Amino acid sequence: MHDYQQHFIEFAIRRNVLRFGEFQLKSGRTSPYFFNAGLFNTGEDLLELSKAYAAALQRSGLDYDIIFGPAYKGIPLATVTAMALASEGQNKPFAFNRKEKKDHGEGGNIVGAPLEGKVLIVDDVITAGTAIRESIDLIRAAGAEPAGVLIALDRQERGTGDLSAIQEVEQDFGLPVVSIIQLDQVLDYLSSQQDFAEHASNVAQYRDRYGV
Ligand SMILES: O=P(O)(O)OC[C@H]1O[C@H](OP(=O)(O)OP(=O)(O)O)[C@H](O)[C@@H]1O
Ligand SMILES: O=C(O)c1cc(=O)[nH]c(=O)[nH]1
Repeated sequence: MHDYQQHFIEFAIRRNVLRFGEFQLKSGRTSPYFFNAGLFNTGEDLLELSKAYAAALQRSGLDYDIIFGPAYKGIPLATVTAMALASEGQNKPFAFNRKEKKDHGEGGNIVGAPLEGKVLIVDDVITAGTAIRESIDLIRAAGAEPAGVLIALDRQERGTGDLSAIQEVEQDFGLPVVSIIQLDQVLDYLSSQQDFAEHASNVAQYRDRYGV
């Protein structure tokens, strides 16, 4: 594990974004841990978070024209990532969707720059891949092409079949997925901390059951 990944895990635990207990996921699975990016909820948090996203993106060398944040939590994530990139001299357009279509004023369900060219999807986590598939549909419907996915945490879980949700996205759509951290690194970290021994064991059991 790299230093920046350990720092990111400690940052997420400190801000209660990464929590342990019993959580119901969108996929219906019950998970002993949860990553709630909505709790990065101060300007300072967002500044640190945006730098972590921008650094992961730059390390990946991924090529894209525009940044897209899926509603809702992807919206601030895409916004602050675009700002962090701009502060380092890379000015990219960004857009996001509304979950409900607006039928007055400017109408539609895409806000921001027109979805054109190669689109980078920015979100917090991938579990079963539903949110990413919905984003791919939206991007294609607008006549653009998804170019890759940037997330904070890869939960390394099976998607609809035996592959991980990320492997499915990579295989079905040929899309690279870049994450700041993966569950394996969270597990390594928990296992190295005596105070987290019980969480480490619960997360390891969950990984055995649903992981890849
Ligand atoms: O890979 P999946 O199984 O789709 O799960 C992950 C998605 O679920 C959560 O969003 P959610 O759809 O709950 O919406 P929110 O951003 O409005 O909280 C999360 O922010 C991801 O987008
Ligand atoms: O699968 C989900 O619903 C999910 C998992 C997680 O860790 N965080 C989140 O916001 N959603």
